[in-house]
Amino acid sequence: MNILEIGDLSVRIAGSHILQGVTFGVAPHGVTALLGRNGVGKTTTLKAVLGLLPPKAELAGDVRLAGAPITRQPTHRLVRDGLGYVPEDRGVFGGLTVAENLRLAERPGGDPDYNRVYGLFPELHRRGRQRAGTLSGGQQQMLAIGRVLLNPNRLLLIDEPTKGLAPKVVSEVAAALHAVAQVVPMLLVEQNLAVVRRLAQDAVVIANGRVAYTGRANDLLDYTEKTKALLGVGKGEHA
Ligand SMILES: Nc1ncnc2c1ncn2[C@@H]1O[C@H](COP(=O)(O)OP(=O)(O)OP(=O)(O)O)[C@@H](O)[C@H]1O
Repeated sequence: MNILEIGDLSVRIAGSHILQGVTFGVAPHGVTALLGRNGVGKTTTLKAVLGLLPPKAELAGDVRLAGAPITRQPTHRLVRDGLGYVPEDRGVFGGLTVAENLRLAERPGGDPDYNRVYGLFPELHRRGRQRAGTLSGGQQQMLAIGRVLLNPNRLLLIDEPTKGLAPKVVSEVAAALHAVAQVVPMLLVEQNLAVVRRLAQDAVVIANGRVAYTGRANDLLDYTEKTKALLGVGKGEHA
């Protein structure tokens, strides 16, 4: 069974019909890439799942986490139920130290898994007393991912983790995500197709408000014409 099922999801914001019946599933293991041209509604899809759309947005459809309906559940309950979210802007608190950023994610009565976080990202341990605002983009991304991994997750929703990073850092973040994906499934919005190829076994492409492709990521990326038509790029390029 898929860990996440999105059925006929429709979102209207300020009169524009952004998602017009989006349906796809996320496998219970590994990485499912959510792809599409700029502005097609990838972030909107993640936010619709998480209950983070603006108050005036009109939402319809059925979203299920491990079979249980979650549409319109409050975000804090979804997060507590194991939906981990790493937003595109990373959301780290620049004025706080790395350790303080992590401590903020601790939950009352929870059992924060610092061993896992520091095992995956030893640099966060070494830089515990450094202000997060002085970290590099890649280090901030690792902090944002590490913070989510402190608590148990059933699924991670990660939005453009390599955006704006230098190629060497992209490779480090991709390696970290690869390690994370061994333990928790992931729905990943990612424009860098080389990263998609490295990480994702499945891909979903949104175009014109609907799902235009679901299947193996490599099948999509190997078929250059299809990749170009759906994503506006050739093989190995960035979308
Ligand atoms: N709060 C909002 N108010 C008005 N329009 C919005 C809002 N949020 C998103 N949109 C519009 O919805 C469309 C989809 O945006 P979204 O950010 O989901 O796209 P995306 O596929 O994630 O794009 P990108 O690759 O550029 O991040 C865009 O045209 C955007 O301008």
